Amino acid sequence: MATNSSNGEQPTSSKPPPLPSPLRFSKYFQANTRILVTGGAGFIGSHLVDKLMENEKNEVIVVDNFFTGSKDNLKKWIDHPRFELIRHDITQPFLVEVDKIYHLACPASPIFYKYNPVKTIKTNVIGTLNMLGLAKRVGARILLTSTSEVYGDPLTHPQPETYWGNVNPIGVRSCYDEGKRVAETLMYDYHRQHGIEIRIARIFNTYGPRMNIDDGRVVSNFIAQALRGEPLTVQKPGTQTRSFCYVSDMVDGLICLMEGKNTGPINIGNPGEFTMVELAKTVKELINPEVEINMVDNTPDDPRQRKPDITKAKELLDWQPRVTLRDGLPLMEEDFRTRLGISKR
Ligand SMILES: NC(=O)c1ccc[n+]([C@@H]2O[C@H](COP(=O)([O-])OP(=O)(O)OC[C@H]3O[C@@H](n4cnc5c(N)ncnc54)[C@H](O)[C@@H]3O)[C@@H](O)[C@H]2O)c1
Ligand SMILES: O=C(O)[C@H]1O[C@H](OP(=O)(O)OP(=O)(O)OC[C@H]2O[C@@H](n3ccc(=O)[nH]c3=O)[C@H](O)[C@@H]2O)[C@H](O)[C@@H](O)[C@@H]1O
Repeated sequence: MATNSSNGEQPTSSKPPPLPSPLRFSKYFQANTRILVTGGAGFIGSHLVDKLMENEKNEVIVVDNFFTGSKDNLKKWIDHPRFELIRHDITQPFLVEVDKIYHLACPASPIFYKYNPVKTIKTNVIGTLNMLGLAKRVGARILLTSTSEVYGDPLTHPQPETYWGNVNPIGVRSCYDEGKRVAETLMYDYHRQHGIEIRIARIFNTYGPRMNIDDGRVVSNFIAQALRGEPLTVQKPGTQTRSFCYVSDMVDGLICLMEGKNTGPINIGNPGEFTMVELAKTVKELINPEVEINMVDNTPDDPRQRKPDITKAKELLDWQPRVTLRDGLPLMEEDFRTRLGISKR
């Protein structure tokens, strides 16, 4: 399959990363690993926090402006001695002594990122600059959660990391997909110019418990609709495809990337590919066979196909997803039933 770059490897930096505080090397300094998670009150971020908190050597600091995230997602950690939650908007500078930064803050559902596109692009560009500035100042390693949307409406299928994408620079999705492309550029420029240790994950559609019920993304929409007995809204033509990754697999992939030696970008996703009609039929079969499936209008620039090539993740991170869509949907159904107060008949 044709790709735009010869081997996909980007020139990396030979500069040593900036040094953290001299105290970190002191014999009597007993501190834990301090980890900042931006956007940690959101869907993926809160699951990542749960996993990081399992390690007693980790201290986790979350910054979030609660635009799409919620304190509820982190309620079990409030008042825990190794946990701090800070309300902060990352488009403003933020200074803190940390060793690692998982940089997730950004609305991810198309409905929310299109709601205030100027704010979305500021979050991606100024927010990422602020986090890179912090990484440079304190010598932290930083991981960016980029997206498969950097491939736009892909002309290569499945998408390897070497594919440069087919993105509309002035469309209604550009605040997000072009924003993430600039964020990736900034990561590499800080790496080459200042020696910052970077990691870039290109995440493909992820689903699971704690997604906002009215998040607007397809899996949460279909599950909420099926439980409420409303028709499933398949946006036309319905033949467009996505590949859905369960959130626990995603979190494992992100941690493998952060802890490994590879800068990325690396695709993290589940290659199981479904059309939206197939997804609707599966949700109907598993959750509510009575429900109707309605075809409704789509939004502009909707990518027609998307499936990750995860060869790199398998080889370099020894990671691959384990949870199939049929196993993951019932886990999400259970969470949605609890939150909607709809018990199983
Ligand atoms: N879920 C997916 O399928 C998917 C796919 C590709 C990439 N990603 C990326 O993963 C990350 C997390 O996605 P998610 O699905 O958990 O979304 P989410 O909307 O649930 O979480 C995003 C979090 O960032 C916070 N946030 C947004 N703007 C902020 C700002 N300016 N300052 C501080 N906090 C801010 C929100 O309040 C929220 O808690 C995002 O960067 C997204 O682009 C997600
Ligand atoms: O994984 C990614 O890279 C990106 O995926 C998503 O983008 P998208 O795939 O468009 O997500 P959805 O809004 O869930 O839409 C998926 C498909 O379902 C369709 N859809 C959506 C909602 C709905 O009710 N019905 C429906 O058929 C859409 O037309 C689209 O074809 C979000 O932009 C980001 O979370 C993420 O960065």
